Amino acid sequence: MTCTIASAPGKVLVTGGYLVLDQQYLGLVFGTSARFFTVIQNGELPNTITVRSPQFEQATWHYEVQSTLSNLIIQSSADASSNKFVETCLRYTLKVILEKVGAPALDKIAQHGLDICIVGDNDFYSQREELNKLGLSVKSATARQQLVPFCKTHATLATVNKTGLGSSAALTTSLVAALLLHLGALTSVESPANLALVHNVAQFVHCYAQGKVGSGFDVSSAVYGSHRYKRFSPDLLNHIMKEDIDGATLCKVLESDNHAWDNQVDPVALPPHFQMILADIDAGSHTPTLVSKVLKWRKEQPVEADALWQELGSYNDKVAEHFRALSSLHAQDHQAYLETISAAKDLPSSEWPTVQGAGATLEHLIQLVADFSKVRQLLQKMSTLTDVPIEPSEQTELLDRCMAVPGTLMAGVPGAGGYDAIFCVVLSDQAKERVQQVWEQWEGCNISPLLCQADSNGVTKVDPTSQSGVACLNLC
Ligand SMILES: Nc1ncnc2c1ncn2[C@@H]1O[C@H](COP(=O)(O)OP(=O)(O)OP(=O)(O)O)[C@@H](O)[C@H]1O
Ligand SMILES: C[C@@](O)(CCOP(=O)(O)O)CC(=O)O
Repeated sequence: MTCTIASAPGKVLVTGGYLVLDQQYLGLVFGTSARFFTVIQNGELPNTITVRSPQFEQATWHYEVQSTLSNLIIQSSADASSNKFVETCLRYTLKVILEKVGAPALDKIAQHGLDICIVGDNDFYSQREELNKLGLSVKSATARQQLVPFCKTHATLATVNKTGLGSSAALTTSLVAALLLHLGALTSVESPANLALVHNVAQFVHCYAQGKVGSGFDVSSAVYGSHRYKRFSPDLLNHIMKEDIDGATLCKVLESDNHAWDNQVDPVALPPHFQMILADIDAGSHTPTLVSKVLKWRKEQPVEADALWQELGSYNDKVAEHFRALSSLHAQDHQAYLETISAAKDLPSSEWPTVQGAGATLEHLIQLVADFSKVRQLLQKMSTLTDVPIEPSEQTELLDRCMAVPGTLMAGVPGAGGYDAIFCVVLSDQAKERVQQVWEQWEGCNISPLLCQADSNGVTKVDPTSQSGVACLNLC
């Protein structure tokens, strides 16, 4: 039996929300240990692709494929629901495959069809229904640990509550990679050229399905994991987002050697002994509304906006520079680095300046706290000026409370902000537990801790006999 599995991570945009929409500013994005998996096997009906998402209700979709040497028609059946991201993935990735490998690549589909199964880590969805069903508290991290992997959401994809980890980008990237691998357009996703092809196709599909060209940081981190991200020129995709785009033109733009792709990926990781923790907030915000209001204000107040964007951009850069410097300090002298972390992890950051015999590591920790606090002040200013709740006052109170916990370095709202989620960066397991206690006891809003961590790995081909391969095959 031929079976292909590809996997891609979720994302947390730590700095660069809104600014990263401009090529001039960089985003700092971390991949997560929470991942999507796409499993492709032979199907049962010739010329038919069946896609299933077993965690959801009404989540089986059928597509009939008609291919000629030069064209490919994908017809979706009248299923109980449709799935724009899946359908767009199939339509355009198969067009690229037909162009690159030729019709024989599609013989597999002609003979047996394809059976595709998609699963996403529990952290992509709020899981409130399953936790309630099991009589477990949504506020406790230990309760979430009791959920079986890829558990049922008791919802449809239209009604499920998502946690902001970028399910559509991780799904798109894992499905694009799995199709390219399964149908012979790629044999691995390790080389820069192969990653670039997966990236370019996934960006196109994601933008097309979304109906607009966004910054693409979410697809970029699903492909490359944690990095500093500079977006691609939107014009690259704007002119090919047409339903009847021909395969040759599409392939020419999306090829890995097309130098018009001007996105930049500069890998970065959390410095050693830093841990990122995340929580889902029950309230939720509609990101497209936040973005359109902020951009409208920026157009109306260009001078004030540019000054704010530049100042915020410079503090965002400083945060990334501290991360890099701290990782180098660890590489140079891990003993001195560890001693500083040990001294800092039991004190609130406000007391770090009192630590005796301070070296470069402590200087960077103190400055990181100061510079990230400036980032938050500027986001609060952006909230006031635009009248958009990017870091709403309720979140400010909660984040300040997290910052008071000994060993906490950063507490902020990821991405577009609002009432969706928060993240903290801490220096020890004890700090993590104490922050989670603050969340559990918080009365302002319902906070549900996620289990995933920052993880720098991007898209991967998964061995079906590995632990995660077997876990998804059991479900599919
Ligand atoms: N497990 C899944 N199986 C199939 N499709 C999925 C799955 N999870 C997400 N999707 C697709 O992604 C869409 C959600 O995309 P949308 O852009 O609304 O969310 P998002 O911005 O990625 O959300 P979040 O960042 O909160 O995860 C769904 O409607 C569906 O098309
Ligand atoms: C506001 C924005 O810069 C980030 C949105 O991030 P998130 O989906 O809230 O994690 C939009 C974008 O970059 O596409």
